[in-house]
Amino acid sequence: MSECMNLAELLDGPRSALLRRRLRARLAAAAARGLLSVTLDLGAGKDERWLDVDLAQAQLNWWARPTEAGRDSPQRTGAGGDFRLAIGSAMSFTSAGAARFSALQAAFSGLAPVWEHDDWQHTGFVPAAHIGFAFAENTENTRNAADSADDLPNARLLVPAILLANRAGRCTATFSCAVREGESAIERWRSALRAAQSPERAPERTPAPAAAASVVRRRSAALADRAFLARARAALAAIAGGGVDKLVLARSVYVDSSKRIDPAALLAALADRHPECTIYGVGEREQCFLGATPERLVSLRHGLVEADALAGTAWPVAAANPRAASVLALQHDKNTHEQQLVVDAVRAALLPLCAVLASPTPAEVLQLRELQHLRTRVRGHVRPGVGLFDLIACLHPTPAVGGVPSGAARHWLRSHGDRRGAWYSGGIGWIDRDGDGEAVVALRCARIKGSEAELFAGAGIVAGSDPAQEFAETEAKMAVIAEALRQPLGQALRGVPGQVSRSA
Ligand SMILES: C=C(O[C@H]1C=CC=C(C(=O)O)[C@@H]1O)C(=O)O
Repeated sequence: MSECMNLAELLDGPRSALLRRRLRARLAAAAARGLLSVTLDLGAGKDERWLDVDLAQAQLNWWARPTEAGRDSPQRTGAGGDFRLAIGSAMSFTSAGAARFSALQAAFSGLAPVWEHDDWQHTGFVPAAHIGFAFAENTENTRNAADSADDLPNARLLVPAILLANRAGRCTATFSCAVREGESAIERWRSALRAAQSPERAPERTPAPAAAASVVRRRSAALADRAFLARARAALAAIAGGGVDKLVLARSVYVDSSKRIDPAALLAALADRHPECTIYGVGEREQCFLGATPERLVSLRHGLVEADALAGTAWPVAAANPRAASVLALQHDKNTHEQQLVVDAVRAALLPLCAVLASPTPAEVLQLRELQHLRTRVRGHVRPGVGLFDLIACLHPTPAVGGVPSGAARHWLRSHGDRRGAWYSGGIGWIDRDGDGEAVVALRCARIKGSEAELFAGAGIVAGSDPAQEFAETEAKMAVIAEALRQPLGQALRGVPGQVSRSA
């Protein structure tokens, strides 16, 4: 861990001169209204997760796939994982409303042809833009094109000023700027790196001993809990009435810590505890939206599209043989029906965009640290001209986070006070300069602000659901963050999952 890089020093000395030379060489030939990215090879062998930063800052985005094999990395070093830290913005587009994804697709299509890349050391890294969007498109009460989801824009495509990556042990730094900015970008990059580097942190943050003294308490939410149970009963009535087949209900819970919560320490804990998930953190105006999700919405690579249909949840309840008990629970008709609805909707959404759509894989049990889900993968080859945002527009929201049928479910949720903070159950991902990329569903997450965390979770209601059981399921999902909060803070999170506290 002592090998971790000091971000503030990344552009001191020879690297800065090198970057200036590369910029000079490329700027002359680049389109005046274009974007230029230069990648520097930072070498192999570093155990670098890029977490030595304060993530409650504007426009810091962190992403990790701890177990990714690094399939795109031409020089594997044996180490696994894909870790990225995006700092600042070279260019960004925001949108809201029903056409938000087509607006971002158009923005990307305009940008890609004028996005120059200098990879003079042949790292193979392709510069990429960060994607994020809220669950709802906010057509109602839209104030402006970037209508916010609690400080985050409704949908955003952001080319970071600096993108630090560690893929399969090979580290690169990609610096991007608008061509018109010219060499002055170097000073801006240098200050962005200095600002991002957390002054008081030890590299690769381990829990700070002082944090062990803090106490985390859950705020009382008896009314909100009752409201969730009432909505679940109303959802069952709507399903029985025949208007909808499935509705995913969301809720949130607030916890307060006696000390400031460190988002980077929390992300480190999530990456350690959930290596099979995608761990993400989005810093924005002294807040951080973060989580560890098991669900990929869609990936597009060289024309090959893959989407997950994830649904049905089980978690250990009995002490005797908890894992066996939860697998059995997962095979209940209610769970298989709930998941089949997602498979059917994902296939139907992809069909018009694909030249070939393979049969879905058989449903498998996805075993996470505590939770289990049923997962099916749907794969196909897209038609020429279909881009990542086109796929997102057709797939989101899948019935894993919305309902079936989609339009009626969304209408029902809106009219029954469904409120989803930040980007919970929206998406987070990347699109690279070639148009390849992916988005995950932003689940198992929280918004961190100072010493406060708002934890989000939802559960799918179908015929036969038991409201109390669905409430317990949301508790089990929130435990992903609650337990990780406990780890870096080194103390018990009182009254938070594991146990189900119900007030009906
Ligand atoms: C909506 C959530 O999970 C979805 C993903 C997997 C299983 C789910 C379920 O069993 O209800 C949900 O559809 C959440 O974690 O907040």
